[in-house]
Amino acid sequence: MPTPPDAPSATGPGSAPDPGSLAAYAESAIAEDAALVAARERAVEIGAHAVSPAVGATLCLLTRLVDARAVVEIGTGAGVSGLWLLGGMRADGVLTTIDPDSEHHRAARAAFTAAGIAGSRTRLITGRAADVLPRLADDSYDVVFVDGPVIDQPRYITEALRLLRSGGLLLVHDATADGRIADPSRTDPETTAARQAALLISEDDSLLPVVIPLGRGLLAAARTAAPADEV
Ligand SMILES: C[S@@+](CC[C@H](N)C(=O)[O-])C[C@H]1O[C@@H](n2cnc3c(N)ncnc32)[C@H](O)[C@@H]1O
Repeated sequence: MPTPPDAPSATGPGSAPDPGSLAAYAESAIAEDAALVAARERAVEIGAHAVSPAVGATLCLLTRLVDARAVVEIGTGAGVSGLWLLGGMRADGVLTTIDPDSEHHRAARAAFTAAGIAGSRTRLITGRAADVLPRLADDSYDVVFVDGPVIDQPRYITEALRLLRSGGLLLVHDATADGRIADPSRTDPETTAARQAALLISEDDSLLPVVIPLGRGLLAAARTAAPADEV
C-alpha cells in the first residue's frame, strides 16, 4: 500500500517512489524479515531515515559478491542498512559502523541482537565520522558504505578510498542529493557536495562507478584489483 503523503516515511523525505512506477515495483519486490521490519519501525520513531528495502537488498547483494569480511558504515541509524550488509557478509565478517547519536546506536544494537547477530560481528563506534575514520587502517576494508550527512560526502569519499582494499567496493547512499544532482539550476550546498563526491569518484581511474536509481540514489564503485591480486 502506498505511504500517505503526511505519514512518517521510513526512508526519508521525498524518497517514496510514484505508485505504479518501476521504482515502486522494485521496492515492492523485496520482502523484509521480522527483524528488519522492527528495525525500520524503530528508525521511523527516532527519525533515522533508513535505506529503502530495494537499496538494502542491493547492499546485501553487492556485499555478498565481493565476499566481504570487513565493512565500514558511516551513519548507523537504527541498524536497517547494517542488517542488510551483515546479511551479505561472510559469517565471520565484522561490520564497523559509525554514528555520533547514542540513541541511534542503542536502537541498532537492539536490532542486531534481535536478528541473532553475534556481538563479535559488530563494532559500533559512537562519534563523528570525520573524527573516527582517520583512526581506521589503510587498505583494510572490503566495502565502505557512506550514509551520513550529504554535505560531508566529499571528505568521506576521500577517507573511504584510503580504507578500501584493491578489489573493494565503495557504496554511497543519497548520492543524488534526493535527485537534485541532475538539475543544473540546483546549487545548494548539499547538491554541490554530492556533485563534488561524484567528481572525486569519476576522476579516480582505479574506480568503476555506476549510479543505481533506487531509494535516494545509490552510487556503487568497484576499485580495480591491483595486478598482484589478479591470479
Ligand atoms: C540516513 S541516516 C542512516 C540510516 C542507516 N544507514 C540505515 O539505512 O539504517 C544518517 C545517520 O547519520 C548519522 N550522522 C549524522 N552526522 C554524522 C557524522 N558526522 N558522522 C557519522 N554519522 C553521522 C545520523 O545520526 C544518522 O543516524
